[in-house]
Amino acid sequence: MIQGLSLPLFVTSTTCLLLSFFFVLLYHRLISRHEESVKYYLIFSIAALVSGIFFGAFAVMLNSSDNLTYLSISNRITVVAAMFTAVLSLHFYLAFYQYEAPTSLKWCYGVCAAFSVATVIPSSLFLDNAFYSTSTYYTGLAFGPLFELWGIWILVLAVYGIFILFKVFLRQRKRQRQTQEHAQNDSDTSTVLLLLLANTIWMITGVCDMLTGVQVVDLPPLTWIGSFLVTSTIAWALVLHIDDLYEERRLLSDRLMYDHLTQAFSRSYLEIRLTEAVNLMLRGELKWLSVCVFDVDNFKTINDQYGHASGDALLTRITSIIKDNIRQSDCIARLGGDEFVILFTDTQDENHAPAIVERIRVHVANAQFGEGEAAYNASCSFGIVSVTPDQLTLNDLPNQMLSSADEALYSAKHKGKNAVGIATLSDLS
Ligand SMILES: Nc1nc2c(ncn2[C@@H]2O[C@H](COP(=O)(O)OP(=O)(O)OP(=O)(O)O)[C@@H](O)[C@H]2O)c(=O)[nH]1
Repeated sequence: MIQGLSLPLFVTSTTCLLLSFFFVLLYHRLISRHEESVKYYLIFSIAALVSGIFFGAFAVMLNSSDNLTYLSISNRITVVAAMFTAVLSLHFYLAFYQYEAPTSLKWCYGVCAAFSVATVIPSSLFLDNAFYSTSTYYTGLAFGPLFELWGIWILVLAVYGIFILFKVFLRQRKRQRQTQEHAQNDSDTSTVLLLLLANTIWMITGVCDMLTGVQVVDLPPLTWIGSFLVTSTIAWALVLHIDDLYEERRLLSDRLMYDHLTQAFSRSYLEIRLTEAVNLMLRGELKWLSVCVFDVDNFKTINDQYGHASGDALLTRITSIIKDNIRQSDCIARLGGDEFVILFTDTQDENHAPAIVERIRVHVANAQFGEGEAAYNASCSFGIVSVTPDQLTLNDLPNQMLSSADEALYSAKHKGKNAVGIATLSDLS
């Protein structure tokens, strides 16, 4: 008959083994596919595996009150596994929160190894091969003074873990005060607080089990509750960490894709889109492709007269005017300074893109920029070139289109600015 008390232990054991399997796969994926330095995923995976063994062995132990061999083996396994779960959690905190793993960690592993050896040798000083009624709820092996020392050792590990987490909490609180990134740090400190709470519960349940062991209190086994809480909280911290990794990637690709000031696309993204458009044309999926280069007229004077911030605002406003006048499938990118490019994909004929650009030119020229006394008008000059599939034989078409549109822009500037210059197809050959 299976002891009812052992059922949650079987469940938590299975959960931990699954967590271990899942995080080792994740670790492998993150280092091989994304080259992330995430050793702590592996440490946690081992910790979850050892925890799973601990819960499983404890469950067997609860069901072995009439079989000394099973009791002896399972009891010894719980002793070793509980100890390594504690030291691996400690190792995890040091790695995850980037604390230099001190030499004391090696000593911790060393002491755990020494106690592990002691469990293998049957000795009344540590664990005897004899029944010992721990409480009315379960039976363990008779133990000696070395076992009490082991109990104190586990407590030392637990206190050390809490100490590290407390230092991490103080460090993050200090950083939070120093930086403006409140949202990010708030979530960081709440995870550490959660870990602190779980570890404290683990320690309290551990002390309760020790008191049960020496028959001071009569309680069912409780350590597993604290231990499982710690394992689940670490798993949760790692899930949040995956969120952070994803967010970092997103910010990085945003930085590569967008111009920070105007939210137009970046030069590198334009190059990708232009090459893509040429490839589409090669496959016969585009009939016309037009590129328009433009810059703000007398931008230097505007900057000098109304200030750099006003110049920045002008660039942002012009970008949004363009966005309002082009299709989502087209693209506006900032090359740098006051120079931009609009890429029109799949226009209907050679007059289509120039007509849209003319509309944009008028829109910008009629708009008012700045505010109140400092309100002013501005204009842009544009250069356009359009190609059809016939021009695809030309070498380095994307760059040729850009330099041709650039020449058309400068001819518009020379003709008095606030104008649209058009490069003819033959200019490209
Ligand atoms: N406000 C602001 N100014 C910038 C930025 N990047 C470049 N500039 C300034 O933009 C000005 C560019 O001027 P140019 O395009 O060379 O000359 P221009 O006065 O526009 O003259 P034309 O092009 O001949 O009409 C320079 O004074 C740069 O310092 C920016 O991000 N913000």
